[in-house]
Formats: sequence, structure tokens, C-alpha cells
Amino acid sequence: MSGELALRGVDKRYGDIVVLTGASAAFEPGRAHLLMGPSGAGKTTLLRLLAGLERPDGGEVTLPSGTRLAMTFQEDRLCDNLTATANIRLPHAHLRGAALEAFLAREREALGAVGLPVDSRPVRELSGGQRRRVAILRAVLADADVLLFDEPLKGMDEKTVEQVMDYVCPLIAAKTVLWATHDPREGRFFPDPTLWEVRDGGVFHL
Ligand SMILES: Nc1ncnc2c1ncn2[C@@H]1O[C@H](COP(=O)(O)OP(=O)(O)OP(=O)(O)O)[C@@H](O)[C@H]1O
Repeated sequence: MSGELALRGVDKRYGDIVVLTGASAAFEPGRAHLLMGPSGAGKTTLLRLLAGLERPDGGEVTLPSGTRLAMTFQEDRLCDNLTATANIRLPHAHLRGAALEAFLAREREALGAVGLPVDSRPVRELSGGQRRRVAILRAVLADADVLLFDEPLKGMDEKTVEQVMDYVCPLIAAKTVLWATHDPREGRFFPDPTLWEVRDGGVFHL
């Protein structure tokens, strides 16, 4: 793949609100990058720019060509009327036959590993913490090269966090991960994370 996951001189405003001004950063592939910074500083905006969900007002956002992206959102973005398994399977609608069977087995194993039952309830009937786990599994099982996580563990109790990350860490250890968080201790989930701070319109490598 050519090109890098980077911002070059990026400006981003929402009306009168200036979020980024001339922000530049390059994120090394195959590594986890923790995005810290005060509330409202622009971590979500940065992830949305990298995902192509927002366009910069100035400068450029680049991705390696052919990058497959997956993202979790603070508000989960699940399909409320579908089950957990159907939500996780959404990026795999093309699978058939043996490949589908193999994915379904992997999905069942994943749900069990993070303490979720395989059941017929739509996700609207799940708790906030259960829904969050479904969203995380959908992203990590999506076969992406770059994973963008927006405060994925927010609101989860410590025991559930450990259970979820025991399963998730080996799956994403070699991927390019951007992980927005307010808790620097979450760096322990990654082999050699880099730390970034989004503040005052910039994105700074700490
Ligand atoms: N769609 C939007 N329209 C208008 N303003 C927005 C929009 N999205 C974000 N903002 C504003 O941009 C700024 C950055 O928001 P952003 O959500 O990126 O911050 P954040 O660092 O992720 O915050 P938090 O840690 O609270 O999640 C905030 O002032 C926010 O109010």
C-alpha cells in the first residue's frame, strides 16, 4: 500500500467553532495510537476526518491506498431492530457457504468471549454496555486494516473491560489503531502505543 495515514495542515471548523487549525500528524502503520485531549478538543472530529465522514476546510487527509477502515462511535450506531449477530455480520453480507459458516462460528466464539449471549433479542433490548460490546466486535471482526475507536470502553465496568480486551487485543495487535480515550492507562492494551494530544487546534505527538 502506498501513502500514509496522515493529516497535513488540516483546518476544520463547524460554523464559528474552530476545531483544527493547520494540524499535521502521521500515524505509523501496524501500531496503536492513543488520542488524548480535553473534552471538545476535537478527537472525534479527527477520527471522522480520517474516516472520510468529514471533509477538511483546508489541508489534506491521506490514507494508504486500498485501506479498509472500521470504526466504533460513541453512540454505537447499531441497527436497533437486528440481533447482535446480525449487526456484527453486516460488513460480511457477501459471505456464502463454508466461508459464512466459518464466520458464524467465529462470531459465536467472539460473543461468548466478551460475555454476550447468542440470542434472538434485537439490540434495542440490550444494556448500554452490551451494545457497546456488539459495536466493538463488529469493528474488530470486520477485517479492516485501520481501526478507529472513539472512547470504546467508556462506561464499562473494570471486569468487563478486562474480559473484552483479553479477546480484542490479540486481534488488533498488528493493526493500525487510533484509540480516543480520556484514560491513559488504556495504553496497557497495546504493545508499543504512541500517545497524541488533540488540543488548541493541533494534534501533538507526546
Ligand atoms: N456536527 C457538529 N456541528 C457543530 N459543532 C460540532 C459538530 N461536531 C463537533 N462539533 C464541535 O467541535 C468541537 C470538537 O468536538 P469533538 O466531538 O471532536 O471533541 P472531542 O475531543 O471528541 O470531545 P469528547 O472528549 O467530549 O468526546 C466541539 O466544540 C464540538 O461542540
